[in-house]
Amino acid sequence: MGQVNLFEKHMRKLSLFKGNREALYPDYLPDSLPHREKEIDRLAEILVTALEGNKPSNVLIFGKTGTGKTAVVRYVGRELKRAEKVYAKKKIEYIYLNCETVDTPYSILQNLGNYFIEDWDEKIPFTGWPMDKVFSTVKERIDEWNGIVVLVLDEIDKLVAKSGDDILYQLLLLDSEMKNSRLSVIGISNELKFTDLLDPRVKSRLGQEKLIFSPYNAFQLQDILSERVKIAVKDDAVSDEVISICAAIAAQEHGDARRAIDLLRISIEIAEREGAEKVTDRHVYLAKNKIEMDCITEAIKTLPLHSKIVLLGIALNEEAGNNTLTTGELYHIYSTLSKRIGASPLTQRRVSDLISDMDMLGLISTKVKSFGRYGRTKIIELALPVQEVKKIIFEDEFLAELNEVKLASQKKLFF
Ligand SMILES: Nc1ncnc2c1ncn2[C@@H]1O[C@H](COP(=O)(O)OP(=O)(O)OP(=O)(O)O)[C@@H](O)[C@H]1O
Repeated sequence: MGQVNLFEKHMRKLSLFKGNREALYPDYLPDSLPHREKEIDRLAEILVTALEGNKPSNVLIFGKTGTGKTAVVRYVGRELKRAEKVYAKKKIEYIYLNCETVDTPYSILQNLGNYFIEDWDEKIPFTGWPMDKVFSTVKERIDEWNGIVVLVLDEIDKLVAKSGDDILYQLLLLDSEMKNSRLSVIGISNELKFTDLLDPRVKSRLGQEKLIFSPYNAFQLQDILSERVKIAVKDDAVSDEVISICAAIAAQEHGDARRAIDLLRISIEIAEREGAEKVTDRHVYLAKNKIEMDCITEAIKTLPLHSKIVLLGIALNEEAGNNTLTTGELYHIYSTLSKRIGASPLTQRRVSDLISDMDMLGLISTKVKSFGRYGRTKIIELALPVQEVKKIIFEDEFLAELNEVKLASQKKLFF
């Protein structure tokens, strides 16, 4: 027998994807966006002004996550740049910034300005300049360039929540103070209500045009998935039935196209790993489970320390084989564990809040159960298997020393 290479067992026996696996990743921008024709057309109608050499109206786009806001804006931007070559009376720059990463007034202006500064020595540094110097440099450079700038601020609500609306006011001012160039802003937000946080003048000037994207229904998601499947997956590997299950699941969960696409891709990957020739509904349910588990794992990792201690208390109780746990007992376990790592325990009331928060996040479930004349008590259970939960909790260096702690059936802690 020849020596088996480490990678051989991991090699896919059968790939269900055609060459273009990227078509099932969220960043892929397809050539058409089914069920967003109206929104695309409306945005093009607004932005055509840029081709005529004038400033388009500012636009605010609202819609829940995965409703195609970013995809539509990127799509229209791509088309605008194509049209620029043929029709534009002035130069056009279409700039996309995501305010989740570019999240301060300084960095917005710095990123914007540096598009118009070619010489590396003259670029605006990441930090250090006074704001008025950044503002005047950006204004000067864009004005010298002499064209129309369309600035997309994705997740603009996060920017405003973090830094207020001053930067939006500055961008509007920048536009009004330039002589040769113009600047339009397209803001994208998941939150309809974020404009309540804006100064009325900023609000009315920024929201000259508003577009609202509604969630997709199951039929629309089917069309979106079918298009992607044609590009990315081998013929017959994914049936219409599988597509409709993925679409139905994602439609139930807020009509999110990203969720539908992820679900389908993970189903295909699971089928591939099994060596299956086709994706079946079983693969879709396994994928659904995997995504839910991954979400829970991620949520546990990012919990504050004291919530993790409470969660560990619940895990130890389950591990000891106890099938009930009252909030009072849990508080006792929690306090002991906290003291053990040198943290002062929170009040019982705060801990009750932490338990409710974790219940809401779906990390635990709490049920009130009646025990006849013994009264009622709360049963607290984990959403993931105990060992999984413990593994994630002990990744936290502050809690690693509790690794050996066990709970006896009488809910007494043993170290
Ligand atoms: N109509 C559509 N046709 C094809 N793909 C789509 C369509 N709508 C959305 N998608 C795809 O779904 C994924 C999510 O879409 P997108 O990022 O545009 O959503 P979003 O509304 O900007 O969400 P978020 O607010 O979370 O950023 C992307 O991969 C996108 O290409």
